[in-house]
Amino acid sequence: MDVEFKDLCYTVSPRRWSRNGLQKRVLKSVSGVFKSGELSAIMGPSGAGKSSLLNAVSGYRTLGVTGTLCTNGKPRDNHIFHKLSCYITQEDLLQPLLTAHEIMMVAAQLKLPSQISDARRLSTVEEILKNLGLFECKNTRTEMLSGGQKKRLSIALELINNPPVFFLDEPTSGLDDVTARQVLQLLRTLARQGRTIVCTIHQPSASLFQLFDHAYIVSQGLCVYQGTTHELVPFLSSAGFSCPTHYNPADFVIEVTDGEEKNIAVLSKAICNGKVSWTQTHLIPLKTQEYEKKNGGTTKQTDKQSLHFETTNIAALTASERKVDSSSESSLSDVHCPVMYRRISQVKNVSYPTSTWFQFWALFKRMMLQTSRSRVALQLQMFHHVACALMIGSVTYQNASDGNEMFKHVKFCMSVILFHSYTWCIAPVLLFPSEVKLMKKEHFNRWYGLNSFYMALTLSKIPVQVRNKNASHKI
Ligand SMILES: Nc1ncnc2c1ncn2[C@@H]1O[C@H](COP(=O)(O)OP(=O)(O)OP(=O)(O)O)[C@@H](O)[C@H]1O
Repeated sequence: MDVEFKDLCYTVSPRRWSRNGLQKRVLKSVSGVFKSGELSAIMGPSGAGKSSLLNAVSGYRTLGVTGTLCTNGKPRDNHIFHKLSCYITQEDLLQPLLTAHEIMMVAAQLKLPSQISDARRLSTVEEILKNLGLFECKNTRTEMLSGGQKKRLSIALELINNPPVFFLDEPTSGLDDVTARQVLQLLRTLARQGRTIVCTIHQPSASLFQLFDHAYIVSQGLCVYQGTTHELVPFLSSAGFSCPTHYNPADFVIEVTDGEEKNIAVLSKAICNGKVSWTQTHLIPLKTQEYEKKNGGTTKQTDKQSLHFETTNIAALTASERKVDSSSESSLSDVHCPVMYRRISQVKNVSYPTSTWFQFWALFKRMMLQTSRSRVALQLQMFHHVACALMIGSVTYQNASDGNEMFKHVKFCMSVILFHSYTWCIAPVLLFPSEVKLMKKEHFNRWYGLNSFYMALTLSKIPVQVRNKNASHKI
């Protein structure tokens, strides 16, 4: 699935209480295309708008975003696109206290249709773990995994339902060069199988940069290059910026564009702010094998003369140049129309692969398993209840032994009721911030709805509350 965007703007509105009431334009009418079968990098200096672009194109951020978004040349239906894409955050948001195999099985329960048998789920999970080199550590708890393993596990979780489009925010951040290379090679393999893989990357080394097929470079919210990675140097030369020999082109382009408004304007104009793409040939995304078969076993090296500045307007590409669309989108109109973004929480008709009750049950089991393994949290809660019981007990000790002292009875009852209702209500509220990032990612990737999550979160705390209350009552 090719993902195209045209005249994409992202504006940040000032907070109501902010003294600086100016709007900030983070993305300034940029256009571009990420093709299937390619590993694409969104690069640029710090604060250039890489994450904002990724979030806007993926739909992870919708507020303040305007422009046209298309998939396979047709206006994008956000409901359908949501089903076909996934977003992997920079942080490795993995459920703590569970093993790699356990979280994969929960993901398989939530992401695969409920009709699928457990045996089939198990075989899918094991196959993915084997393919991603995680089978040996399948019984290791997620917090014990190495950085590279965590990143591969994050990818493995989303691979379960095999979406054709992957968006990854800085997948190599915090990884050493060798591990980063392994992760990018894995993404490249996934792209070669026909997927569209888009990731932001800050400043890759020359060897990592070569692993990408396509680069989209932004600076100060403008597109300064779009095209194949190995054509970046010729493009820069054509615009008057000669990259020294043996210099990393990725470093060079960032040096040229970092804060240099004049250079940014020249490059952005040369690439029409992303409306054109600098390529060797019409790079038609194909699986490696097919591509290599067609080119006699090796990747075809096009000679210098065939290089040309492809001035095709992305929005005007003919339908034949694009891959055949999936049946689900065939009903959409061919007319390009502005996408009306909506907040994800406002999208009413999001459908999930499983029913609300099925989601609730899978999440409830996962949370119960985590609770039972979280000994420190259990001990802390127990301590809290015992300490409160002692405090209330000492304040009211031998008060109101006489039945005439009704107010003292009332005070005691009120303090006990308040303590119980407060601890009962506050547990999910206190826990929510720690869970919210993970929940946001899983909810965005259509694992489950918010109702089932909140129900499971609240009900999974009951056994602990009851146990602690029994203990404090005894005291
Ligand atoms: N919600 C927001 N409110 C205010 N400013 C924002 C918001 N989102 C993004 N920005 C600003 O937009 C600019 C681009 O941010 P973005 O996170 O996209 O940059 P980046 O290229 O990913 O940077 P880095 O590589 O350092 O992560 C920054 O100056 C940032 O401060």
